[in-house]
Amino acid sequence: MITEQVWIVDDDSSIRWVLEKAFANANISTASFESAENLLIALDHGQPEVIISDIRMPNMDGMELLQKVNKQHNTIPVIIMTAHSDLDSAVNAYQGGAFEYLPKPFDIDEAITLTKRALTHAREQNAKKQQEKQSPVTAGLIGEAPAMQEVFRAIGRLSRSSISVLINGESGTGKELVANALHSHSPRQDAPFIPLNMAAIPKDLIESELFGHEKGAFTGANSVRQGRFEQAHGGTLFLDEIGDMPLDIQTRLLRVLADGQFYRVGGHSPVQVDVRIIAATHQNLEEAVSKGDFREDLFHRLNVIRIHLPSLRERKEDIEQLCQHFLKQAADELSVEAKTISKSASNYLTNFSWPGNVRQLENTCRFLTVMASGQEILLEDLPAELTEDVTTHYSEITTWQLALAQWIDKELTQGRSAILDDALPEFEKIVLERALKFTNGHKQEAAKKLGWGRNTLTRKLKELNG
Ligand SMILES: Nc1ncnc2c1ncn2[C@@H]1O[C@H](COP(=O)(O)OP(=O)(O)OP(=O)(O)O)[C@@H](O)[C@H]1O
Repeated sequence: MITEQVWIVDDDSSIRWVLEKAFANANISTASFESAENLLIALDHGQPEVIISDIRMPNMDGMELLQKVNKQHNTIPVIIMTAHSDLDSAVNAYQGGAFEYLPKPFDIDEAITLTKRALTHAREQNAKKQQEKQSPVTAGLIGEAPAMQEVFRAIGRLSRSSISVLINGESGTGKELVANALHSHSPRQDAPFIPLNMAAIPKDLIESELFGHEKGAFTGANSVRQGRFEQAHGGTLFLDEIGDMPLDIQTRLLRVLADGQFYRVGGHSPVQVDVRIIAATHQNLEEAVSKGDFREDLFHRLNVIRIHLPSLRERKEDIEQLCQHFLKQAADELSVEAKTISKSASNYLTNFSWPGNVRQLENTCRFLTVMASGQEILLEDLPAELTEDVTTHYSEITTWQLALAQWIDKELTQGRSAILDDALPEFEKIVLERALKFTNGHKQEAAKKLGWGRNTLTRKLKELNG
C-alpha cells in the first residue's frame, strides 16, 4: 500500500524528478507514476491526499484521469499541469473538476504553495466528513441542551448497529424523530422505516395491523394483507406507545423477536422477517411490569439500550431556537415572511410549562404565524390555551397578569417559598405610588381612588417606608 501524501504522474521523468526533490525539501512525501493507468491501479490499494498530473500523456491523459478520480474519490484534489500557452486546457481542467492548474514551465515555489493549499483543503474536507459521520444531527433535530446532546451522541454511537432501542419521554418530545434518525444513520437506512402507534389503533385490529392477514381470516378480510412487520423487512419497525400493547400481542411480538418469523392472521405458513425494533413509551414500563401489565421478558428484550428524551420544560435553553425554526417552517409552508417575536412573548414561551412539549410549541408557532396581527409577535398574541390558566377570571387578556404569573412561575421553579412576603408589599407599593402621583400627593383623595380608608393608607405608607 502506498501511503505517500502526494502522488505525481508525468511521462517525463525529469519533471517527476524535479517535483520529488522539491517536495522532499518541503517535508512532503511523494510517490511517482509514469502513467495515469499505473496511478489508477495504485488507487485500488491506497489513497493520496493530493494528486498532481500532467495533462498530456501518451495513453490516458490528465483529463481522463481527473474524471476517473473525481468519480471514485471525489475528495482528492487534483492539480493539473499544462503548457503555459494552453488556455483551453486550463479552462477544461477547471471544468473537469481540477482543484487548480499549474502552468508549465512552473516555478518550484509556486508548485509547493499550490500543493500545500490542496493538502489543507483535503484535510478540511476529510475533517468535515468525519464530523458529519460522528454527529448525526440531521436537519430538523434541534437541541443545544446537554440532555439533547447526549441523545445525539447516542445516535452516533449506535449508527453501526441494529440493536433494539427503547425511547422514553413525554408525548411530543420527539421520540419518533429520534427513532427515524436512529434508522437513517443505521446500516438499514435504505430499507423502510415503518412507524406504528399502539395507542392509535383499536385493540382488536392491532394483531392484523402488525402481522397482516390471509384472505378470509375474518369477516371483511377480502384479500391477503401485508402487516407492518412484513413492510418493515430489512428495515426498522417503530412501535410507539408500546405500553399500550395488549398482553396477547406482547406474547406474539416476543415470539417474532425470538424466532424471526410469524404467521399472518389465519395463515399456516410462517413468514420470515429481519426487522429492527425501536419502541417508545411515555409510561414507566418498570411499573407496568410490576403491575403485570407488561411482560417482563419482552421488557428486557426491548430495553437493551435506553434513550431518555427530556421534556421541553427541562431544556428551556432550546425553546427560542425551536421557536424560530418552527416560525420559519410555518412561514415557508404558507409562503409568507417569517414573523419575529418580541422579548416579552419570547420570555413567556421560555418559561411556559409546555405539557404538550415540542409538538405544542410547533402548533403554537403555526397558530401565531396565521393569527398574530403584526409582523412582530406580542404577548397578547399568544393563544388562550397558553395563558388561560392565568386569565380565565378576566374578560380580556392583560399583560400585567401574565407578567405576574411569569414572575411567580420563575420564583417557584427556583425553589423559593413564601413568595407573597415579597409580592404583596411590592404590589401595594406600586399601587400607592401611582395613586399619590395621580392625586399630586393628596392622601385622602388617593385613599378614595384606591378604595381604602384614610387611616389604612397612612398605615400602609408607614409600613412601606419603615
Ligand atoms: N428536537 C427537535 N427538533 C425539531 N423538531 C422537533 C424536535 N423534537 C420534536 N420535534 C417535532 O415535534 C413534533 C413531535 O415530535 P414526535 O412526533 O417525534 O414526538 P413523539 O414524542 O413521538 O410524540 P408522541 O409520543 O405523542 O407520538 C414533530 O413534528 C417533530 O418534527
